[in-house]
Amino acid sequence: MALSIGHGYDVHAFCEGRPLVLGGVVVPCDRGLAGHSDADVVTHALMDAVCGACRLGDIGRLFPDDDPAYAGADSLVLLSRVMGFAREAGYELLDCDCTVAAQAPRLAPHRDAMRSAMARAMGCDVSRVGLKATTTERLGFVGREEGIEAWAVCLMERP
Ligand SMILES: Nc1ccn([C@@H]2O[C@H](COP(=O)(O)O)[C@@H](O)[C@H]2O)c(=O)n1
Ligand SMILES: C[C@@]1(CO)OP(=O)(O)OP(=O)(O)OC[C@H]1O
Repeated sequence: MALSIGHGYDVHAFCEGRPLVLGGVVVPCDRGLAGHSDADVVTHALMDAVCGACRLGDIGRLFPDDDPAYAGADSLVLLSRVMGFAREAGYELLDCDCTVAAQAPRLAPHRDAMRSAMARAMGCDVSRVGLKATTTERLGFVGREEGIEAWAVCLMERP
């Protein structure tokens, strides 16, 4: 049995007129995030972590951001496709954990809904998906509420 770890990071800027989608959940907010897809920065970080562990490249390689097929794409659908590629390559998810840095809005009330949504997309039990939120104490671009960033790690097993 071989274990492999993956790490992912993503950032998206706030913009007007879009829903704020994080971990597959629409979080009430007066702004959303800019992007070619739904700009779900948490799910993007998690996808890149899985890509890293399974040596699949990265999400830009799998889902190019100049491909009209991904305009407004639901990132949970992409996450489920990434897990499909991972399973085809012989990997299974053991555990993953995400951190999202957002000065606002408050995300703790949505934590379990995000964990459930991402777990459903990955075809695993919610107990395998961790998620934490933090502010950056008003420091940097996150602290100035210009954008949101997220990190994820995952542990994959190849029997
Ligand atoms: N967007 C956020 C940021 C943080 N939280 C919760 O608040 C706790 C304290 O955050 P600090 O940045 O002050 O350390 C954090 O552990 C989260 O539980 C949140 O819900 N939404
Ligand atoms: C998933 C994709 C698809 O366009 O989403 P984007 O919204 O472009 O987000 P980004 O994290 O900049 O790049 C990843 C892309 O592959």
